[in-house]
This record gives sequence, C-alpha cells and structure tokens, in this order.
Amino acid sequence: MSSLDPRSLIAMAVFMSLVMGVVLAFMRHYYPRNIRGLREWACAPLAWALGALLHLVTSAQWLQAPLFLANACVLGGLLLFHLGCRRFLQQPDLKTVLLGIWLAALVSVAWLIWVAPSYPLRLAFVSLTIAALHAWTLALLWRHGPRRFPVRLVQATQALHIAALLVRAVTALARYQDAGLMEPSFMQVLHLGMHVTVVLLLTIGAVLMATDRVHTEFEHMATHDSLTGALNRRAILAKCQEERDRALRQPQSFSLMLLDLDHFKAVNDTHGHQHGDRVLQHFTQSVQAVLRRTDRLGRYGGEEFVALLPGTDAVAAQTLARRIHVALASGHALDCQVSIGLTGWQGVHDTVDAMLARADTQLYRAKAQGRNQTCAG
Ligand SMILES: Nc1nc2c(ncn2[C@@H]2O[C@H](COP(=O)(O)OP(=O)(O)OP(=O)(O)O)[C@@H](O)[C@H]2O)c(=O)[nH]1
Repeated sequence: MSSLDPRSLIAMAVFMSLVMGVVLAFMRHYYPRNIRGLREWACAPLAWALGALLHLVTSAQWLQAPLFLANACVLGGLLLFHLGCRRFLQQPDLKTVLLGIWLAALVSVAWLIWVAPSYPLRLAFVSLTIAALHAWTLALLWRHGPRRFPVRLVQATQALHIAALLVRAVTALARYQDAGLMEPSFMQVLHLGMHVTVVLLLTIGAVLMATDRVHTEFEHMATHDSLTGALNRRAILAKCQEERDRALRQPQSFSLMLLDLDHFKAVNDTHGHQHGDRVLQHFTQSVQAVLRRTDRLGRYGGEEFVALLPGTDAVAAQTLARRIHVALASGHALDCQVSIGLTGWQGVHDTVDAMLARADTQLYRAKAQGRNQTCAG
C-alpha cells in the first residue's frame, strides 16, 4: 500500500475518468437517440476527471479556489450520473431539484473552506453528501431499473462506496484533527483507491446498461411486429415449436388458434388504410387483454393472427375464443369481427405444421359458415 501514494492514485483517477468519459461520449454518438442519459453519463466522469485534476493542484495559495472547484466537480459529476440514470429510465429529470442540491452543497463546502475552515468536518460533509446521492440513485435504479446485471453492478458499487464513505465520515469526525488529502495514510490511500474503483465500475455499469438496452430493443424489433406489437411470424412459429417440444417432455395439452379478421378489405376500402392499421392495433390489444400472461399472440401475415395457448385443451380454448368475440363487440369505434379456427395438440405424433393445417381448415369452415364465429377440430 505504501508504494501507492495519493498523487499517483489521483493521477490514475484523472486518466481513468477521462478514458471512460470519452468512451461514453462515443457511445452517445453512435447509439440510437432513444437511449437517453448517455450525454450525462459521459459528462459525469469528465467532471470527476477535472475534480481529480484540481485536487492535484489544490493549494492554499489561491485562496483554496481549486479545492472548492474540485468539490464542485466531484458533486456535480455525481448529480450528472444521477440525471443520466433518470433520463435512461425515462423518469422526470428534476433538473431544478438537482441544481438546488448542488448549490446548497457548494455553499456548505464554501462555508467549511472559508468561513469556518475544518478539514475533518468538510471531509465528513462531502462523504455524507456523496453517500446520500449514491443512495438516491441506488433507490431510483431499484424502483425503475430492469432487474439485470448492469443495474445490479451499479447498485453494488454504490452500496460498497456508501459503506466506505460512512466509515470515512465517522473516522474523520472521531479524530477531529487536520490531515491533508495528500497524507499517505492507509485510510487516505484506501479512500482514493476506492474512488478510482468506483469511477471505473459506475462508468462500466453505465456502458453495460446502455448496451443491454440496445440489445433488448434490437431483440424486440427482431421478434415483434412493428404495427401491432404482437410477435412476428418467425417468433410465434418458434414459440409454437418450443411448446410442442415441451409437450413431448412433460405431456400437457396446448392449443392453437388462427384468427382472421372478417371483410378487412372492405374496412380498408371504405375507411382508408390508416384506419385499417388502427383496427389491427385495436384488435391486437383486445385479444391480448383476453389472453393469459402465458399465452402468445403473433401476426401470421396481413390480417391473420396465431394464438398459442399453453396448458389449454381444445374445450377450454373454445371458451377463450367466445370471450374474444365478445371483447371485439364492445361498442368501440375500431371493433371488428373475426373468424377463428382452433385445434388442440393430439399427442406425440402431432406437429406444429399439422396443427396449423387443421386450424386453417377450421378457419375456412368458420368463414364459409358466415364468419364472426369459431370452428374447432
Ligand atoms: N390496413 C392494413 N391492411 C392490411 C394490412 N395487411 C393486410 N391488409 C389488408 O387486408 C386485406 C385482406 O383482404 P382479404 O384477404 O380479401 O380478406 P377479407 O377482406 O378480410 O375477407 P375475409 O377474410 O374473407 O373475410 C387486404 O385488403 C390487405 O391489403 C395492414 O398491415 N394494414
């Protein structure tokens, strides 16, 4: 530990923060615009780099202005990181509140530098303020963030830093003696090492959170129909195949429905294509509201949809189909009528293709018998 002097650790913090700031700035440039928060996440480590640089030149000669500015940068960086998280999670950004917190903290720091100078008190105050800001961000991510590794990494880093900062605040107050930042004591080196680690892990966490979001969005685009939000043809067929494989392993029934809107060409021709699009969206929402969470709805093509109903035999599926007809006759201006062909899994020799063929035959029958009804077989 003795070979790590505070100056080299601070220099390392400057370098690391700069690198991570540049990485995040590049990500903001290249990532889709709808991934919000990257600008603030890029500015945060740049503020920390400046703060660390100012700590290096801190001296009493210029009325301790660099020291004050260093604190302004460190606290500002944390508030920027918090703001980035708010924007990323599409929460109200509370810019005025954050600015108010920053100014109030700076007034207190200024007081402890120039009016009632005390290094231990200032150290305790800044440590507790940083801990509080971490706790706030941690709670925000807990409430609104996805339960995934990148978010957990940021939270674990913040929890660790909060613990270290509390120890630091208590020891600073307990000893209540003046000691400089550059004092090569065990605690000082530990604190600076922790700062370097926290900067690195928080910014890596931000990089991972943004990348994870891009990945999730691309995956969604690749598997969902952009107009209705239902699964696309490839994805629903893959789900059907998965369900059939599952049924082979642990015999449990499942059913398939083919749903085809009635006279949809006439809807388009009479009211226009955009109205037709809205009818398709309303149809999807109405059907999804009837289905259970484990059921899947996919757009098979045009105005034809497939519903996969795990753990549901053909009899139960008919009850569901009746509910769909009722839901689509709610009196809503975009209500439409639908014909449904349904079939249940018939055991180990049955395949998805065979089930779709049977459902199609039943759909054809429903159309032939006058539409707006369900046939099963
Ligand atoms: N607005 C809109 N229309 C679509 C879309 N996809 C397919 N269609 C239209 O859906 C209509 C389907 O017409 P048909 O296959 O003749 O079926 P239909 O008029 O519903 O008649 P039946 O199925 O026999 O009741 C066509 O006019 C397509 O242009 C879409 O994404 N948006």
